[in-house]
Amino acid sequence: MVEFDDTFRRHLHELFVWRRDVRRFRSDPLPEGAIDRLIETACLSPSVGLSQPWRFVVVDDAARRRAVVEDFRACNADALDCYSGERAARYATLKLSGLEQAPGHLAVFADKASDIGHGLGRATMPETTEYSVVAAITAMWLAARADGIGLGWVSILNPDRIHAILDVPASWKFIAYLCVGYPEAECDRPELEQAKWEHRRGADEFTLRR
Ligand SMILES: Cc1cc2c(cc1C)N(C[C@H](O)[C@H](O)[C@H](O)COP(=O)(O)O)c1[nH]c(=O)[nH]c(=O)c1N2
Repeated sequence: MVEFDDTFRRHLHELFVWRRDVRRFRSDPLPEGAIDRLIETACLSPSVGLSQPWRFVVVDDAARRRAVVEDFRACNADALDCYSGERAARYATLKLSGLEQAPGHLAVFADKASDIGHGLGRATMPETTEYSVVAAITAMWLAARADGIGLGWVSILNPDRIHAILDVPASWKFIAYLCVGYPEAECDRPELEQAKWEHRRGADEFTLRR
């Protein structure tokens, strides 16, 4: 039996407050095994029917990493074209990935064909496979912050292209591309808030009572 005391709860709350999406990384490498340990923690996450549908690809190959950076640049240029005026000008100033600086690249997929879990919980909601993978990424994000490691989620990518670059099985659905490394700075506010793109709103705005 494990009990969590008030001190732990306070620290846990601080972990939620100080977890950040990190786009600016220091160049020093991660300790040996750091990404593997984060993956092990992620595997403790809840998953529909205990299906553990997460699939991780540690991307070390320089040519593949370069191809991902090129895909990001193309997708980000397309994204910029969707805005106009002042919004476009502001979008152009945002730093939306740390792909070129991060020592670690980690792609995360959901295996849509796995039999693990025997389909429990997925019959009416097959998308629970992807939800399970996102739950694992969130756990990894927090565990990384507790280790002083920053994690940045990059979704400004073409999933088909990432699939081809990483040469993974057809049944794997692309969920996330994560940059991993030591952050240049710590902050308790989202970078998009600091850049005046958007601000964090309180729970009241998102809660209905019936
Ligand atoms: C599914 C998904 C996808 C993305 C993100 C997050 C999530 C959950 N975020 C990070 C996002 O901008 C960030 O979480 C919010 O701005 C809030 O900041 P903190 O995470 O609290 O620092 C993100 N950030 C970024 O710079 N480039 C990106 O492509 C993405 N994509």
